[in-house]
Amino acid sequence: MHLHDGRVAFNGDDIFHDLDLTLPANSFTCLLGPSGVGKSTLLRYLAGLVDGDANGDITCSDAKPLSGRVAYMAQQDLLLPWRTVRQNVLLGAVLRNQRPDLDRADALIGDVGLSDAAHLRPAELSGGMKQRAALARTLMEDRPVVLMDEPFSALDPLNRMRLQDLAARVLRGKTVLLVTHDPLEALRIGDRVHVLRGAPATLADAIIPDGKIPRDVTDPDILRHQAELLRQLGATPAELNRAEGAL
Ligand SMILES: Nc1ncnc2c1ncn2[C@@H]1O[C@H](COP(=O)(O)OP(=O)(O)OP(=O)(O)O)[C@@H](O)[C@H]1O
Repeated sequence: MHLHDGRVAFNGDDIFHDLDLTLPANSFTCLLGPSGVGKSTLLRYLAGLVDGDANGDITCSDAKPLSGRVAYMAQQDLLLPWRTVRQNVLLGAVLRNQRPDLDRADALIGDVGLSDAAHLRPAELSGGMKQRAALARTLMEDRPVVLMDEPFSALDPLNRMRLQDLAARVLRGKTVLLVTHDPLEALRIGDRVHVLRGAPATLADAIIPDGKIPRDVTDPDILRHQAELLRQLGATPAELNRAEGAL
């Protein structure tokens, strides 16, 4: 999928313009950037959900239109409060009047560790449980393009690692763009990692780490990439030294 000359403005201010981004088919791209730079806006723009002044060309390598082929997981979980976890996971199929694949739904609910909570409604869940339910719903959609906005941000470190692995496994073969604030998360599961920075925002060239996913984040090459990402994110030499010392 290729975005050419993308532009979004709110109230006359460009968040980005002339933005080009290629998401190669069958690959997992991660997007980092300082808070407020426009990462969610870019994701929402690609999902066709931006409510500002937006233009640009989005083309797919198979020349088919993008509409109807995108699964989008927002920063807010957007679970329907009156439906249980299981009913939320099945929502897409129900809305499309399709027979839902109950076994797949239950397997995914199990994979995200919510089998015992499948009958609960969102108000009865913790923030991390809601995020896991939203992830299961996104993975259930089985769309060729998957856009996820900080999907693991509310999780404890162990669940975060488990669900990174799950997402990397279930989404293999799809075109994925994942927004995160964590350079090591991006380097653990991303085929390509971009930093969005500045105002209007621009994209730095992708970092393409070697090695099989999920990668070992103690690997010296990964730590070298982390330092480069922190530098692109605006870390000073002293902050880079401190980050290295903390590892
Ligand atoms: N609907 C909107 N109307 C007006 N301004 C908006 C709207 N949505 C986003 N913005 C502005 O666009 C800018 C980028 O916001 P965005 O949410 O894309 O940033 P982000 O990089 O995802 O931030 P974070 O990492 O904190 O989630 C911000 O200045 C925000 O205030």
